[in-house]
Amino acid sequence: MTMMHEPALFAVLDGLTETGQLRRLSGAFARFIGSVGSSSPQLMAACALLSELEGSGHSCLLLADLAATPAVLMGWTEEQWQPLRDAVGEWPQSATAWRAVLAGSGQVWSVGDTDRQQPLVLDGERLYLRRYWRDETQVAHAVRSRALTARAPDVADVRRWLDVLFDHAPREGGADWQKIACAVALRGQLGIITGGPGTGKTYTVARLLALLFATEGQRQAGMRIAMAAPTGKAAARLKQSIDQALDVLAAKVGPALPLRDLAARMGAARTLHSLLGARPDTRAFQHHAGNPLEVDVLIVDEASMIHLEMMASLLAALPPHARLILLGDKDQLASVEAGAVLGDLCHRAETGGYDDATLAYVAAATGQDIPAHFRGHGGPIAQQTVMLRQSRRFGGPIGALALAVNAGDSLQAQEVLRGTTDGTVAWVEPAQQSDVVQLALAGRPGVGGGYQGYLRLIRAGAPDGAAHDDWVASVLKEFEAFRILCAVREGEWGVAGLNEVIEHKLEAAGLIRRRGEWYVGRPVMVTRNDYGTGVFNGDIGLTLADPARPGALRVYFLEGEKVRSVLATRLRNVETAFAMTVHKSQGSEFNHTVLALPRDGGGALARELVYTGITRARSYFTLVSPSPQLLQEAISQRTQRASGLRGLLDN
Ligand SMILES: Nc1ncnc2c1ncn2[C@@H]1O[C@H](COP(=O)(O)OP(=O)(O)OP(=O)(O)O)[C@@H](O)[C@H]1O
Repeated sequence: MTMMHEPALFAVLDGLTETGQLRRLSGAFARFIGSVGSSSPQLMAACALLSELEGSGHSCLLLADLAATPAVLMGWTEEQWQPLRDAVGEWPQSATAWRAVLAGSGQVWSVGDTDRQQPLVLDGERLYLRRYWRDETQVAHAVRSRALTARAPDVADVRRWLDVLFDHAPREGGADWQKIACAVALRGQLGIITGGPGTGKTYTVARLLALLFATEGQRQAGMRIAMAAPTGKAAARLKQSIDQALDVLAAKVGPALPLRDLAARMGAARTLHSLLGARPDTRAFQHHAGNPLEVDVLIVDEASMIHLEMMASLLAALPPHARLILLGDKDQLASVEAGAVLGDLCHRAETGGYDDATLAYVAAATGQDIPAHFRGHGGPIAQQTVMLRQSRRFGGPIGALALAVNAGDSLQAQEVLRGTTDGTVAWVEPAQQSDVVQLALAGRPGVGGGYQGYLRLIRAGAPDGAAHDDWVASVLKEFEAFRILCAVREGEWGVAGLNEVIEHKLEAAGLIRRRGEWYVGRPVMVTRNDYGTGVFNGDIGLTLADPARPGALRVYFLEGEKVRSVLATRLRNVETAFAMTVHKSQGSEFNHTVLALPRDGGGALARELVYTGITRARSYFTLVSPSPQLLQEAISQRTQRASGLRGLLDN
């Protein structure tokens, strides 16, 4: 049925696509929904906006926002908003009114009514694409039932072992949260350990593994432990840190606990894609509820990067008896894809919300009293979540800056940036693009960095007698010491613009010699999983001459301490990586990190982005911004992702 308003509405949607306010997909989706049933202008507008929001990470559209502040919801000005408003005609003024309009459409399933597999789902006052609704509901159900499945460890045994494993652990804020995290994770099928960089998440989980092994694993011959992370780099780091921590523990605990047996049981850490058995050209994995993973304990690091669909797949593939331990920093940027699962799971982590049963168990199992202000009724997930609060590695100005940004205190952040005299942090403002390029070339005076170091190593070649792989590993490590991070992809402050200028300047300085797209020294980031060559989205490699084939180029990747290479011409989905997005930098750290804030961030600038950028810096951090106000604006902006997960978890 075609109605009078349609041409006007479509013309407006087309116009919004042309100005870049809407993706082409969003307009097309609205048309599609209109073509399969009634096409009220309200429904079609809601569809276009829902699709747009899902493209920017939201899992649903909140009807209350749609009714009251639609322009704010979309990040548009009132002027940008008005044409759509006019084309729709009557705009429902409350969530209830929107619900009534949408529930009356044949394309929308209202949860509770007969399900006819409609493409859209209305759950309370949230509108979803069916896929996201299904994922969100499954995640909520799976984590709740895991959190509610209590095991009954022998508390005396737990306490005895915790005292062995954490002999000199300091008490943080009145409680030793690391010990508490171990005890809490041990009593359920789910344990969530969150905390900023260096708060000891890996240190704690290594002790948790030892505790599991001590209290259960020795009886349960062949306890199968798997480790995974969203990216290959994060997985390799996790494995390395846990191996090291277990080594130290083994020496400490001695024959009382054969921890070397435990270490031997754990294979390599894998990416989530590889753990679940990703298959080319399909979103489905080899492992799912019908063919679950063969694990008893699964540890997943960098969980903030896991998007909703991946979390749903992971939970589905985990056998019911297995324990899931999630590690991550809840304050980091969420995944590019829809969902902010770790943030949602940890939304009570700051305040605790521990109930009487948890308090009693923690007291018995650790000998610790959780301070009174962490008591409450946070629901089942909160009982299995512990936030580590004291950073052991991340003190000094970088830590202070991260803390100020996280707390939304832009005055304090500016004070740290301007008042630090030891060079660990610096602020270049008002800056031009050339300032970023200068940093790329030569780093910061007195601090170093820049890309000359690894390029010089390449030029010098492998020292006589050195193994080629060792030399390549040293070049890759030198490259990993410095990075430029951007908030956006496009424009002069974006990844694309900066990479181009940096390449040009490095060539002008005689540091690289370009021969078309590929050249010796070109750093690349893989942008799509490629099962043929075994490289995955986010992997970073360096292009070097192939020692076996004169004239040929290979791209080398570091996996833990091992070097792997692929012929450059076989890599199709890669981009130059002198500059990369903050998003893609998650799970990595660089000795000197430069964060370039764009003049026009188009909504990308937010507190989580700045925090994530700062916490990528190990020793030195440089902020570059065209104006000082940008920092303040970014810090005051929070990334709020609409989702129903928090509500589902609390119910
Ligand atoms: N209770 C503790 N006592 C002594 N050292 C500790 C303790 N907790 C952590 N550390 C040390 O602090 C450093 C940081 O710990 P760890 O790597 O576990 O932190 P993390 O939270 O996993 O960091 P990231 O987010 O960077 O992965 C390590 O060197 C670790 O050995």
